[in-house]
Amino acid sequence: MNETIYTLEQRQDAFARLKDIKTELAARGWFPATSGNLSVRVGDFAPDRFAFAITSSGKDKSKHSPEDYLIVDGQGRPTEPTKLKPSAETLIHCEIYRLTGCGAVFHVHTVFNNIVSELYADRGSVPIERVELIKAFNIWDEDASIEVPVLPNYADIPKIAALVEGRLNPAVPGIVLRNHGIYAWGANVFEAKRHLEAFEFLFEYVYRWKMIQK
Ligand SMILES: CSCCC(=O)C(=O)COP(=O)(O)O
Ligand SMILES: [Zn+2]
Repeated sequence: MNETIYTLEQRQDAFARLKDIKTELAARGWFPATSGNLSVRVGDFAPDRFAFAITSSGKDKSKHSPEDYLIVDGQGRPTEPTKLKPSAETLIHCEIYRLTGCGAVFHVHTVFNNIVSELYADRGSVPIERVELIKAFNIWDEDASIEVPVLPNYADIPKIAALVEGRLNPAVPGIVLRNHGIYAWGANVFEAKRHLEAFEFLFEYVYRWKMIQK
């Protein structure tokens, strides 16, 4: 990126919003063992030209430090000279922004998202049927059903990122990596958080419902 496409104020605002959401999600225990990463877009969006603030790699997300966030471009490269490393999973965020034009992407590892991804790995998606909270995704049909894509958890992140375009369903703002965690996104922090909370509720429902069917 040759030219900065965000202002200093937008940069600081994005870092502040990441700090707030990180604090909230950490309080739920959604970042065990330094897992998880969060990003918020800064400035305008075009599929070939955008930037976002993202968590630095390997940090304890329940703590705060001046080294928690940096800005990267649409290819995941830092836009400013820095010794910080962006999240190891930055390229997945890049693909989600490029394909959806969204404003925020949140990734967490939880026991329920891991278990349901494993339960439905062979199917390739987690089915969720007739639960009211599907409406959190702005799907208002009575008795709606959705399928949340499950992608393989390759060690090679670019290999996962390359699969995102073929699996992402624009009506369903989330993808799950098998036995790894969920990426949920939205137009802004408020919507991405609502989507993430809905997925986690629904995954717990799917798991518990399956257990009582046995
Ligand atoms: C210790 S969890 C393994 C890496 C991971 O899946 C994750 O979400 C955190 O990686 P990051 O580089 O964003 O800290
Ligand atoms: Zn992860």
